Amino acid sequence: MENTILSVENLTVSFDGFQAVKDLSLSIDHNELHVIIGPNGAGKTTLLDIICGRTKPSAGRVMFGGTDLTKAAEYQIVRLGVARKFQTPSTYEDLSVLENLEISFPRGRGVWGSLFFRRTRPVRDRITEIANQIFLFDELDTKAGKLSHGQKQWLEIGMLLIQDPELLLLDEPVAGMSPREREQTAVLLNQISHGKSLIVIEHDMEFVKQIARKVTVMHQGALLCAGSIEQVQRNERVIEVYLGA
Ligand SMILES: Nc1ncnc2c1ncn2[C@@H]1O[C@H](COP(=O)(O)OP(=O)(O)OP(=O)(O)O)[C@@H](O)[C@H]1O
Repeated sequence: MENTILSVENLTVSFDGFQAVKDLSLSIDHNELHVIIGPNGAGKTTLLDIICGRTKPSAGRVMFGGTDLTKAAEYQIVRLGVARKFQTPSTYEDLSVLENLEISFPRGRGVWGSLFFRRTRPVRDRITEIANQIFLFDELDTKAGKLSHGQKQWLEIGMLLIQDPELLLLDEPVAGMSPREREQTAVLLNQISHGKSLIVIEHDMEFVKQIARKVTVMHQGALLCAGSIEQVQRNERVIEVYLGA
């Protein structure tokens, strides 16, 4: 328990009587890279929506540190250290990579933050460090709109990293990426997990094999099985409902 950063406890989410998530429990450790897979409509995105405060459950709780996130507002959850990346990149196309990272810097935010924001040495150092990590150091002056789809995804991950969250939630981060970009993303996510926890929703099994240490399989809103990628791949119910092999 001591090493747990997030625990989802008996979570149920209903939309007009339809249960999108049913009595789901799972826990995430510090520095864990946890992948969630499952067929369409399994409830994966709804789970992330609950964790980041977008949707409220009908039962259960989500403990992060000592806080029940289901009782907190979205902005409070961000401040507590939970960062969410959606499937479609949401970078500022007319701004450079540098500027995108700069406005994501915690003190660069908001009217007052922006007015008094200075590109000080620590800010520059942090941006350089993140740009290197996300493979975009050579593109610092490039407008985000000119980046490839994959590079935009990395930039968005960088914009989250600069806020130094404890837990990152990523929804299909390699969708639409080239094979080379997928490999680099696997390296990036593994690197991030030295110091932060990640929950990644993914459909691409080859990518899952590259990154996952622990996999949770969801089906029709419920937990079908959890374990290592090998354990999950051997599970007969998983083969039946998901892999179809
Ligand atoms: N706001 C909503 N109102 C009604 N039903 C919803 C709502 N959000 C999700 N659902 C339903 O809940 C179920 C779970 O959806 P969810 O998007 O969480 O699945 P998923 O596992 O992420 O699927 P996919 O892989 O296709 O993204 C689906 O049947 C979906 O239609």
